[in-house]
Amino acid sequence: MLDPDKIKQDELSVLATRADQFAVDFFLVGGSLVTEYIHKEVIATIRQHTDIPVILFPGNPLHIEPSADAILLLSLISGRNPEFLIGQHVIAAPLLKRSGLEILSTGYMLVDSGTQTTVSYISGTTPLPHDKPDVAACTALAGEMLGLQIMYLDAGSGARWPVPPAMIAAVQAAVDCPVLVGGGINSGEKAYNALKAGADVIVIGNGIEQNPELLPELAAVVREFNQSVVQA
Ligand SMILES: CC(C)=CCC/C(C)=C/CC/C(C)=C/CC/C(C)=C/COP(=O)(O)OP(=O)(O)O
Ligand SMILES: O=P(O)(O)OC[C@@H](O)CO
Ligand SMILES: [Mg+2]
Repeated sequence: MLDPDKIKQDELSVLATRADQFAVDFFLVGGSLVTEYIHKEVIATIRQHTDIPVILFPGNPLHIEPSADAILLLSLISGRNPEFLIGQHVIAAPLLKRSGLEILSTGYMLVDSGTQTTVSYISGTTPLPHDKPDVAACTALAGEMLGLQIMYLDAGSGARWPVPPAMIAAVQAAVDCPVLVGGGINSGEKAYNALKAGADVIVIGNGIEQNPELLPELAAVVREFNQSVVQA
């Protein structure tokens, strides 16, 4: 995940060049609050170096950029704020229709991670309690029944604790759609734990921002995990 406010163009070029080698599947571009509106430039730089798809991860409709490949159209189903469940989407719908972006409707679930996150503050919503996997599973199930195509469990950017494995496993067991997991995954061990619990995709932001050498380490973890699944 790339935050347009945090990534410098020269660092981005290096990262985009290394991404192919380290089997990155997607770039997510976005943030809750974006102050530098440089999504277009960030996407153009990525495209100079790689064909890896770029997916928008928006905090609000100002973050829609048609040069991306797709958008996670998040509905914040862990919360009870109608603005982030459907309100912003009504505003965004005509822009999205015109943009030609592939729409990936996503049940976005914030999970308590020991500290208040930017998303929880901005959205004015309470995250799911981290020790209530059954509540997360029912939330995901309801989201899937309503037609959402992806579930995203997020402990929040820079989370102190990542999403607990028991919660990932409960959500994976409850739904048939892909499960994305992110927030606070900043080591090979945490990445492995999330994959083993049932994450289909892991999202990494701060970890690689702060230590680019985490990228090869995570690539090795993902490769080994995938091989173990194929062999089993
Ligand atoms: C309908 C459209 C196009 C947008 C609204 C989409 C919704 C409902 C968003 C849910 C609430 C929200 C503010 C989500 C932002 C998710 C996100 C991109 C998080 C990335 O982490 P940051 O919160 O930026 O972390 P930092 O504080 O570390 O920058
Ligand atoms: O920055 P990190 O902690 O990796 O989190 C990434 C993403 O899940 C945040 O929405
Ligand atoms: Mg951010």
